[in-house]
Amino acid sequence: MNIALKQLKVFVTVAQEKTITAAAEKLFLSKPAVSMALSELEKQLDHKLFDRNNNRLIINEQGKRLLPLADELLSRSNAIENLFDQAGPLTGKLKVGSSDTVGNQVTPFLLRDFRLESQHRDQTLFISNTAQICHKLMEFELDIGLVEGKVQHSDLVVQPWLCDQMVIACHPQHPLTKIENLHLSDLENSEWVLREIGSGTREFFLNRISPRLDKWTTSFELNTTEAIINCVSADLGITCISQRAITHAVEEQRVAILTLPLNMNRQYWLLYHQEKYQSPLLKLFLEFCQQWQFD
Ligand SMILES: O=S([O-])[O-]
Repeated sequence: MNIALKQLKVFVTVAQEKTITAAAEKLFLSKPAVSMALSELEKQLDHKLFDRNNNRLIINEQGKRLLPLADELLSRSNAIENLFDQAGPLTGKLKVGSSDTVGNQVTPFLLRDFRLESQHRDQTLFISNTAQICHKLMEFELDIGLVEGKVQHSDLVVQPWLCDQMVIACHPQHPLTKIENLHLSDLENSEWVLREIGSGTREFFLNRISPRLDKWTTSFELNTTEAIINCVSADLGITCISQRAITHAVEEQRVAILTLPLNMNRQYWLLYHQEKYQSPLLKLFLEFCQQWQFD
């Protein structure tokens, strides 16, 4: 049997993209070339790797067994290709995924410090919500996730990371700002600006705040933190958000923070696939993240 790296690359890309057309576009190959590479591989292994559903290819159990191994071989071959290109001893690309608050407020500083310490510079940062980051880790599109939503997935290693402080924020002239000794009951009948499904910030509100209110409504649902802040500043509703993310808007007096007698701590999480090949670069980055302090 003679399995080529190109076939493995095609296999991994089809697993991630789910159609031959999308995989062909990503790989700059023709559709017949992708189909042929894949069916050759399936023939050589004597197993189908995908369930076909119309044009969609959904990875099956055999494919799932192959995926971590194929990812490892491609990562090792990438390290060989870059062996003499990079300044330090660390080779390869580091693909980091972060949820919105972490990715905008924390990860850039983490990467800055990692670059300074390791001299490694070939990193990408993909920012989306927690659910999307998990999805991409499951498909081996990312090496590591740093997220704000609690994750439970048997294939992912989930470790507590940094701490965050959540706050409730509103327009500076909102009637709630006039109440002294505010209590949660004062927030009955309030209108909320929330993040989309899959977001850790939304989940915090739904787990920790909304169950303690009898009546509340969603005034707006948006998928970025900055848009949430602007909606609150436009007086479209109140929100529950990370203090890190809203500090600049508080300083600019576009929003105000409501102080409530509530525990608003939350945890960030570090995630990786349990079967992910840990190159020397990834090992070093994981250790770096685990001991890094954000000041
Ligand atoms: O981006 S979040 O809130 O998971």
